[in-house]
Amino acid sequence: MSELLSDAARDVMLKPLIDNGWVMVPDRDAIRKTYEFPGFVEAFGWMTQAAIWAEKWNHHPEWSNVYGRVDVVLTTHSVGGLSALDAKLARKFDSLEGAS
Ligand SMILES: C[C@H](O)[C@H](O)[C@H]1CNC2=NC(N)=NC(=O)C2=N1
Repeated sequence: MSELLSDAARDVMLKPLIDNGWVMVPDRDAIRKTYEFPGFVEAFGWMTQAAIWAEKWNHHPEWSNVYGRVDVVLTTHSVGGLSALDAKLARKFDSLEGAS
């Protein structure tokens, strides 16, 4: 069962993500990042890898894709805000081939 991140956990878990291009979404307890790829094939290839991890961990992004751009928002719907699963998925997404 997920729970909302405590203030202390936010300092530890969100700081490295913010340093790596994630930003807080205004008026929501969520983080977002835009990934840029050379084109659609690379973007969709990254999304395919990301989708496999999301399904494996039963934690799914809100995302959209336009050609080589993928906009990702992470939050935990069941708790109404950020949980450790969002940080874990964000780290995984950043580690996938082609992500910058
Ligand atoms: C039934 C299923 O386990 C839930 O709906 C899962 C699926 N994926 C999810 N993803 C996210 N981001 N938040 C959730 O609360 C969530 N819940």
